[in-house]
Amino acid sequence: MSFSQTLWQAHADLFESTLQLPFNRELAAGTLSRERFCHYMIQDAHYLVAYGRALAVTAAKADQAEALVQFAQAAHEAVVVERSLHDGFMRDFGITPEQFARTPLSPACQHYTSYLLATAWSAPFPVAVAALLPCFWIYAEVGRDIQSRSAPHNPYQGWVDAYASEEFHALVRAVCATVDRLAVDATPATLAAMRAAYTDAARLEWMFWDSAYRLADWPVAGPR
Ligand SMILES: Cc1ncc(CO)c(N)n1
Repeated sequence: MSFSQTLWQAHADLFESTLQLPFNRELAAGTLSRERFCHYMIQDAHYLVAYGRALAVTAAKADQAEALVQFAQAAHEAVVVERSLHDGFMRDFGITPEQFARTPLSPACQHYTSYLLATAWSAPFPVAVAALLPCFWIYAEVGRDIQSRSAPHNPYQGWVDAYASEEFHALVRAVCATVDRLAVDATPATLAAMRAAYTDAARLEWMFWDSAYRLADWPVAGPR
């Protein structure tokens, strides 16, 4: 079995629990409240910029020209292609650019983005890539799962279709292939660090949806 497949299998329960989150069940049923979806959309738009930076830093650490292009393109995709999906939803759901700009990152969003950026800056290339893999893979699989049971006329269908798309799944397969290539030459210590990074990021994915469902904010206000 490939290294990426062993990672997926080791996290099967966590993935199942991600699918069962109220956010994802209600997203599939089309019953998720507009307020929760908007909270998520704003946080995810913040997330994508930091994620794009983490991808670009990881690109700069690549061991080969092909891998450099792979992650530089992924940074471009995250910021330009995915953000345009979010911009479209923000327009449709009446979120103004000012409202977006004045909404700070939630604790879960700040935790996840800080983790990805710190790992990209400080960890060796294989570990930085392993930390980024759940962002791709979990979204692609959640997208397909929801698409298979999505309600007709689901107001969130565009979101589901983007992540269930063949284009997005092709990106996931390419990142898995890079992880598997890097795992072949990795020391046992590096493999353990790759596994731990995958676990951290997969748990933070879970927390990101959970936080949006709870409309989580900071427990104390700072100056505005
Ligand atoms: C939190 C999060 N993880 C992954 C993706 C997929 O790029 C996303 N849009 N948001």
